Amino acid sequence: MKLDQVQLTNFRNISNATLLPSQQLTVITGKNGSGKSSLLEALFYLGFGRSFRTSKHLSVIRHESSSFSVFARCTDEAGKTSSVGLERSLTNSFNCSINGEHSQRLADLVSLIPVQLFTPQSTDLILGSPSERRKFCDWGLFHVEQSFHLLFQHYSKLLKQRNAVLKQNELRAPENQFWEQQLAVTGERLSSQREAYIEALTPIFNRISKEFLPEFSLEISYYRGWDKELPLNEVFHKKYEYDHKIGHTSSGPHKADLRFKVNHTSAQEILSRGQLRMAVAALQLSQTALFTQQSSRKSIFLLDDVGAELDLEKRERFIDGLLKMDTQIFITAIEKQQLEFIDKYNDKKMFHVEHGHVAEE
Ligand SMILES: Nc1ncnc2c1ncn2[C@@H]1O[C@H](COP(=O)(O)OP(=O)(O)OP(=O)(O)O)[C@@H](O)[C@H]1O
Repeated sequence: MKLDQVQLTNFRNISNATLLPSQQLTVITGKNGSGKSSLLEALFYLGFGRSFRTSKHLSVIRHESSSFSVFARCTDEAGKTSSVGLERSLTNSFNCSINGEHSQRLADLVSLIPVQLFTPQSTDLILGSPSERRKFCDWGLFHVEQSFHLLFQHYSKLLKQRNAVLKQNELRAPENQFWEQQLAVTGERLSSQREAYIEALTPIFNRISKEFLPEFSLEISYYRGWDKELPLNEVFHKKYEYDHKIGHTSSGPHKADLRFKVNHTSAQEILSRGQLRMAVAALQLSQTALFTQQSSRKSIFLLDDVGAELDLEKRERFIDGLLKMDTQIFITAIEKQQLEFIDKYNDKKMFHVEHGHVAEE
C-alpha cells in the first residue's frame, strides 16, 4: 500500500495540511517545534490508531479545537485505490472510515496500512521492556498471518478471565478448568506462530546485521514465556499456587521475549548507544524484508529525526535498503544537509514545515 494523498485537520500545531507525497522518498524539514514529527505522528495514526508519543489521544487535538482527523488516499499493490481515515474528538469519540463506510473496528483500517517507525526512542526495542519486543514481533504476524489477530484477542480475553478467577481462588472448579485448558491451547498456537516468525526473521537479520555492525556477530533468540520442556497446561497446573499468591498468570506467551546477544552476552551490555541504534535499524530492515517476502505487499516507513540517530553512511544504507524493497519512506530532518546523499534519488519530494504550515519545496 502506498499513500497518494494525506490530509490532516487540527492535528497538534497543524490546522490544515494536504500532502501529495512521493511514492518513494518524502523528506520533511523544519526547525525545532515546527511540526515535522507531528506529520509523522499523523501517518502513524493511520497504521496503529494511536500516537507514538503519547497514550492520550486528547493531547494530539489542536488546542482550541474539538477533534482531529487524518485521511489518506492510497493505492494497493494491485492498483486498487481506497480512501481511509480516522477522527477523534475531545469527547473521546472515535471513528474510522474505509471508502466512505464508517467503522469502530480499528483493525480494519490498520490492517490496510502497514507502517513502521524509527525514532530517537527506537533503542527501546532492545533496552526497553519485553512488551516492546512482543509488539515488534506481533506487528509482523498481524500483517501476514490472517488468524493471528483473532488468536491474540482470544488469548487476551481468556487470560483476563483466568486472572480474575485466580484472585477468587476458584480455579479448581470444573468450569474454570475448562477455560484454563482453552487458554493453554490458544497460548500454544499463538506461541507457535511467533516462533515460526522469528525463525523466518533470523537468517535475514543475520545477513543484514552484518552489514550494519560488521565487527559483531549478533544473535537473536526467542523465549516463549514458559519452560520450553513443558506444555503450557502443565505449567499452569504446576504454578497454580504461585499464580494465586501473586494474583495473576506468571507464564505464557504474554511473558514472551526476544533476546539479543553478542558473543553469548546480552547486546545491551556490549553495544554502544549508536551501535544499538544500528542493531535496531538492521532489525527493522529485516522485518521489512520479511514482510515483503511473505505478503508481496509494500510497507510505509517513518524515520523521525534521522540525523540524530545514525551516522551519514548508515543513514544512506538504511534508506537504500528500504527503497530497494520499494518501501514508501517519510523522513524528517532539521536541515537538508543531514541527508546530503539524497540527490542521488530521482523519485523524491521535499516539504518544509514552519509553525504548522506545510509547503512543498
Ligand atoms: N495539541 C496541540 N495543539 C497545538 N500545538 C501543539 C499541540 N501539541 C503540541 N503542539 C506544538 O506543536 C509543535 C510541533 O511539535 P513537533 O514535535 O511536531 O515539532 P518538530 O518539528 O518535530 O520539532 P523537533 O525538531 O524539535 O522534534 C510544538 O511547538 C508543540 O509545542
